[in-house]
Amino acid sequence: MRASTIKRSLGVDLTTKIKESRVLLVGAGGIGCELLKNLVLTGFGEVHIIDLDTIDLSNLNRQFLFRHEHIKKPKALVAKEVAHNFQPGAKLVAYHANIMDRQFNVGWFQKFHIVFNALDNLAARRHVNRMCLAAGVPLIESGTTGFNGQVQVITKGETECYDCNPKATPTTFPICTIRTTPSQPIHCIVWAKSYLLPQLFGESEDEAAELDMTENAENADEIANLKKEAATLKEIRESMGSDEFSRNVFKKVFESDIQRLRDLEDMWTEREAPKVLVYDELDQSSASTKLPNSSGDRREWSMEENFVVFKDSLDRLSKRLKDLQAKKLTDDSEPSLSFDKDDEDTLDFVTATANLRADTFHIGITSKFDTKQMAGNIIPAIATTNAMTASLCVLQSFKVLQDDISRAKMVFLERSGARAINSEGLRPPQAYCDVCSVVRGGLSVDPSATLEDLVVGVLQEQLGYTNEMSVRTDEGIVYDPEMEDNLPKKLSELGIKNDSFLTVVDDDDLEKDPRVNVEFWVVERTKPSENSKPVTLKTVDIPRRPKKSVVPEADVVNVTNGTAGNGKRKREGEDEPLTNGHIAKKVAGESAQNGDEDVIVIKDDEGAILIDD
Ligand SMILES: Nc1ncnc2c1ncn2[C@@H]1O[C@H](COP(=O)(O)OP(=O)(O)OP(=O)(O)O)[C@@H](O)[C@H]1O
Ligand SMILES: [Zn+2]
Repeated sequence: MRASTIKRSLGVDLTTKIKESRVLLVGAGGIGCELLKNLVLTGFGEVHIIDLDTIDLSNLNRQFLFRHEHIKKPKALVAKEVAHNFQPGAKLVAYHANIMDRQFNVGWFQKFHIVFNALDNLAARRHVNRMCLAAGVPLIESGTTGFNGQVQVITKGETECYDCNPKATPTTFPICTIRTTPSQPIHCIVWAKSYLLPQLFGESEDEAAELDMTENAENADEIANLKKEAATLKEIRESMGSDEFSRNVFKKVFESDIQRLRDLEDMWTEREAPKVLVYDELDQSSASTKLPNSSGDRREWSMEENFVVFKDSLDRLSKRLKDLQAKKLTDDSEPSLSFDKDDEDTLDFVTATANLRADTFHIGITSKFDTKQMAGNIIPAIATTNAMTASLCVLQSFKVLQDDISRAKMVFLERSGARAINSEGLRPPQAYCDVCSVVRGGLSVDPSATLEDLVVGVLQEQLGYTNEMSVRTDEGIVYDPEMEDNLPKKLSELGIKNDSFLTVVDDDDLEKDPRVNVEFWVVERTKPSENSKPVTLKTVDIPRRPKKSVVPEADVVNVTNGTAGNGKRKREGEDEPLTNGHIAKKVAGESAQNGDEDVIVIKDDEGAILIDD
């Protein structure tokens, strides 16, 4: 767009503010690419772009700044170069890095007038939210899932923050369901992807994230069994590369393990016992079966086809691992292969192995296409939703730049309602939010300062805390009345260094009017200060907590991938929200189901599959 046209439509004042602003864009994926293009074309004078990832083939359909020749290059750097051509006058700075790195500290965030989040995971979103609150920089948070999109303006002390509404934590699968009593295709897919594949090709002791490894009584036996099995699998791994390998794997997981399960007769009084698959039988019946080609991705393969794909993918993966091992140079890490939805070999392995297991347990099988959706936790990203969401971010940023937060909105994009775009006013911060309803302050510390200097010298003597309090870092509690042993330790020994965050919680009995939580960020002095105490702070006035009863409890909101994750909230006395906070995509057709249960797969922010059963 020509500068003169922008000036005419936005006015001289806003155009100048836009030109003079320095903004940060976190994430150069689906929304990020669109947003960067919008920002430079709108005339933003300085845009910093950060992304930790490199470009993948599967990004090209919607991350339009990227082309085939950019595959494997850092997203941030390519996005910067390409967008620069749109507006050579703009200053663009790219970082191929994780926004959660310490180098991006509060002081660094303070350089920006606005931060835009275009992320895909909860942890990074939460982190940026907190940094923006600490730095006092407005944040425009955005996300999409399929046809749904969301934009939220967050400003410290004026609006709700990203964490004001609790997010549901992602569900994991109990090991017993995955290992012994699968009842849906997704259970078999998780088994193939998160258990067997890492056992065969991963660093063998890996604990797969999607399996619930908590050692409670129910799980303890299962974990013991699992360990025994892992030992046997290790032996099998040793035959990798020989013709015997796929036979050994098959015989273990579909013959002997299943036979052992069948022998536990009590388990099968209420449900049908699994059936043993016999290697030699399948080997014979599949003698003339060809490997399905890519046109077969959307249909369910026959058992013979699953069998030949199982063997073939194991051969391909074995060869790759052997090659990696042969190339291994001096570094200590063991070469390994892990699941990637865009890696044909691992996807073939997971599809075929999950289907053979599904057959064993009398469960419907899934096509390679559906398996990819489920194992990759994918909800198709829609370029149009990303584009609309990115433009809504820019429109909201105008209100921020004009200091007109009262007109800024929480905006929702949706397909089901009467209107595609709906909005609601921003709410004030939740009084009980642990993230934004805290007081913040800086602590300046000598390199040799101890916890006692902080707890006694500052918190008790200076701020008047009693002994009933705790001090937490991101790693956990470092002080409470039972941890006096820590007092003589240096702060640095407790992991409290430059740019660390510390939260002080007043644990005094609620009736005594405890203080709200205080979050300090630590600035380490390069050398001890001669004139002041080892730990000093800028005095902060710490208010007392409001009485709990007056604040309505926030709803727990389901988190979906890509979305800002706030969902639309409902509070007492409100009508039904216009959109669903819980956006789910049904990815498995009825034919792929066991009985009439629906499998709902959600790509959530932690990368786990949520299942509604
Ligand atoms: N901690 C982080 N620091 C920097 N960038 C991040 C961080 N976490 C995620 N990102 C980036 O945010 C972007 C989110 O974009 P998007 O949701 O389109 O995901 P994608 O990985 O590009 O696509 P898909 O998940 O569909 O393959 C990604 O490019 C990702 O690398
Ligand atoms: Zn909050």
